[in-house]
Amino acid sequence: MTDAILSIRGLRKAYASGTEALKAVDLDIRRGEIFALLGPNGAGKTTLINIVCGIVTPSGGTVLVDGKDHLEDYRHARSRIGLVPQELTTDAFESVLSTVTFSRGLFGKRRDPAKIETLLKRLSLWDKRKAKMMELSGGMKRRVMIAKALSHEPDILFLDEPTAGVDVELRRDMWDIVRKLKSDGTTIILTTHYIEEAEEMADRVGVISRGELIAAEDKHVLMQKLGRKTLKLTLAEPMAEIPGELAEWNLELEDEGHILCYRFDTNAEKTGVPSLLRRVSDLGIGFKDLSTRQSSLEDIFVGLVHEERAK
Ligand SMILES: Nc1ncnc2c1ncn2[C@@H]1O[C@H](COP(=O)(O)OP(=O)(O)OP(=O)(O)O)[C@@H](O)[C@H]1O
Repeated sequence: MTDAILSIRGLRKAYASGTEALKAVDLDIRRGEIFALLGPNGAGKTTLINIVCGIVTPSGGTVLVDGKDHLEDYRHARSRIGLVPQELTTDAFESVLSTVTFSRGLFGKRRDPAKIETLLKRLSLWDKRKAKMMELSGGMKRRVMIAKALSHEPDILFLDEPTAGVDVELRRDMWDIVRKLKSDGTTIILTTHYIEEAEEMADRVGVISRGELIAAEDKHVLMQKLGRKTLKLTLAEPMAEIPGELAEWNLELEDEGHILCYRFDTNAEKTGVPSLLRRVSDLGIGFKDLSTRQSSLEDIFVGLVHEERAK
């Protein structure tokens, strides 16, 4: 891939316990994109992030950060990458300003109060700079975690479950922040259990299941490729069972026989919709309403992971 800021090849991890958390993962992250990594619990998402961030040692494979090996040139890798871990870890008695300033120092960067001020303002934390961490709300604490991760001016930001357990309003707030970071040119890789989050934010989506990357696609392509539509006919009269003449469409009845459902592949040359409607009309079946719904990323995700498990 051209212009990959992160290039992962054959990445493997077997923990001492024998768990094979990653099995030869290949993945390229494009400069400036938001990439959402989805997967069920224990799929290997955190392991992948932790390897790239230098916290876990891989059992095999390579990671190039802007062309440089992340182990051979680990200082370069660390300076380019920021990580917001799943758990909020901050010193309760420190002020916002000093905790973020301290983080920058950890990366060997010289003090730069103006940069920290800009960062805190961008995250709407400037007014709270003197507050102690323990005085902040959960949402503010999360912002501080992001400020810490960005304090050394990395251009790749990993967010591991950025909105786990937060309410809807806070989640939207977090999405706004992430979008703002992207528009500033930061490349963002996030893991999430909220598929809505990936649907809302990501340019591309990767699905990891049992240590294998089973899909990595442009979000819209993925949704189009694997998406199905459901046609629902709200019947004038409820139906006890589906007539044999409609058997070829594999229809289902919902809502105690009031709704007739037809699932079809949007990419098929013949969707079967016109012929179904003709047959329904020939049989004198009346309907009051008709609607179609595109399958969501969630439907696709569940389908993919389910298929993989069945193998
Ligand atoms: N330090 C460790 N030692 C042994 N096994 C581990 C260790 N860390 C993770 N694992 C195992 O590796 C597998 C992948 O775990 P990982 O935390 O990467 O998954 P995940 O996709 O991030 O899950 P979650 O969504 O629950 O955070 C799991 O089976 C997990 O139990």
